[in-house]
Amino acid sequence: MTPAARVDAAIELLDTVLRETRPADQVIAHWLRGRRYVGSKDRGWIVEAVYASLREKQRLEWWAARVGLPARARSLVIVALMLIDHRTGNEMPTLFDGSTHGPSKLSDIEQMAVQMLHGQDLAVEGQPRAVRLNLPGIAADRLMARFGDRLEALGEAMNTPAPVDLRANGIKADRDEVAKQLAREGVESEPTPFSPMGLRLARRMPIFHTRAFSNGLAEVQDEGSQLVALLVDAKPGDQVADFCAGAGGKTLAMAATMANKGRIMALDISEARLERMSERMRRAGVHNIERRALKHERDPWVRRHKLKFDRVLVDAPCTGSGTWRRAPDAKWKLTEETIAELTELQGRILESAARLVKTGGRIVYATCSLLPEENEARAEAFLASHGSEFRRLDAREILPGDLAAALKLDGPDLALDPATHGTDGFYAVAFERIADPAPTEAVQGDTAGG
Ligand SMILES: C[S@@+](CC[C@H](N)C(=O)[O-])C[C@H]1O[C@@H](n2cnc3c(N)ncnc32)[C@H](O)[C@@H]1O
Repeated sequence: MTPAARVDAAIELLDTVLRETRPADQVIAHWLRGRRYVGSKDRGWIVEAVYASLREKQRLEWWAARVGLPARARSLVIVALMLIDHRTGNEMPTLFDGSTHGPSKLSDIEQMAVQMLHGQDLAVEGQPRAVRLNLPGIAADRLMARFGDRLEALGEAMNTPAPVDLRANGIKADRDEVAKQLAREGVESEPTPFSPMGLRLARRMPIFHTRAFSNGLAEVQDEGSQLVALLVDAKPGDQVADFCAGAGGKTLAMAATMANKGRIMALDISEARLERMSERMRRAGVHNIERRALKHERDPWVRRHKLKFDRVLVDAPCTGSGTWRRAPDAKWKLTEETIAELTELQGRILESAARLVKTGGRIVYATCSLLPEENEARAEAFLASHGSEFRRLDAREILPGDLAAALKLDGPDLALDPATHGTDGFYAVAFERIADPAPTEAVQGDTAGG
C-alpha cells in the first residue's frame, strides 16, 4: 500500500469504529477479515493509527475544533498525523494526494489547519482539565476525588498501551520453566513485578501459535487479575463459587492455586462465556471446575447452595474503566445511565452471592474499574446492610509474603491502578462471614430468590 492508501484506510476504519456501537476490537477484526489482501505491515500501521486516534479522541477533537475542522474521522486523522506522528506540513499533501486509493486532497481549510497545528502539542494549557488529562468528563471528577494530585499521572498511564501479561500455569510448570519454553519459541518475557505467577512479554506479540500456549503452560492475563485471584486465596480442597466467571480467567487462576483439588462452581448468566471456558480448561489440565449458567443473580440454585462455600468470588460486571488502556473507545462511551445501572446490578449480585458463603468463609468482591461508586461505595453499602454477618478483611494480611508492602497498599482493600502498579485498574475487597444470616433475612432472601 502507498502511504496515502494507508491513511485512506485508517480514515475509513476510524469512521466505521466511531459509527458502530460494538467495541472497537470487534469492528476492527471484522474490517480486517473483509480485507485479507492487506499485508501485515499495512494492517499494523492502520490498526495502530486507529487505536492512537481512539486513545486521543478527545484531545484530537479539541484541536480539530480549535483549527476549524469539522468533527469527523478525516479531521481526527489529520490532527493525529500532525500532533501524534509529527508529520510536517510539507508531507501532508503527499498523504492526501487525491490518488485512486488515497484520500482526497486537503481543502483550503484543511491546509490552513495543518499550518496552525504545526509544532503544537496535544496537551496544552487552557484545555479543560478532562481534555488535558484525556479522560472523559464523566470520569474525571470522580477520579479526582480518589486520586487527587495523582490524577495527572493516571491520565498519562491510561494513554500508554498496556503490556501483555501471562499467567504461568502452576499445574503444568513453574514460572521459570514457562519463561524458558517461551524463550525457546522466540517469545521473550520477564517476571511481573508483583504476581508470583506472572510473566510480562518484552514486546507485544501473539503467543497463540506457541506450543507453550497450546500445551496450557500459560494464559494471557493481566497481572492485576492474577492478584485478585491471590486475594481469594482458594486452597486445595476448598469449595469455591466464582459467581461472575465469564470465560474463566480468574476461575483458572484459582484452580491453579488449588492444585486441581476441591471444587470450583463457575457461575454466570452467559452460557456462551461459560462455554468458552471449556477449551481453556482442557488446555490448562484443570479438572475441578463445574460450570453452571444462572438465569439471573437470584437463580434458585443460589438458594439451594446457601452457606456451602469456603470462598466466593464476585468479579462483577462493571464499566471497565480500569482497562481503558486496552479499550480506549470504551472511555468515550461511558454514560451516567450505565454507571447507575451497573452499580445497582453490582449491589444485587453481591447481595445474592453472599448467601453462598459459609461461616468462617470469605467473599471477594472485585471490579476492573477505578470509579469509587463501583468499588469502595459498594463495599460500604454491603457492610451497612450486612455488618452483623460479615467483617471486612485486610488485604495486607492476606496477600502472601511482602506483596502488600511492595504494592504500597494504603488501606484494607486491593486497589490497583496503571500509574502506580503498571497493571490494569482493579479493585477487590474481601469479607469474612462471621455469622449465619438472621432467620428473617434468610426468609427474605429465599422469597426473593423464588
Ligand atoms: C468482569 S466479567 C467476568 C470476567 C471473568 N471473571 C474473568 O476473570 O475472565 C463479568 C461477568 O459477569 C457476568 N454477569 C453479568 N450479570 C450477571 C448476573 N446477574 N449474575 C451473574 N453473572 C453476571 C457477565 O456475563 C460477565 O461474564
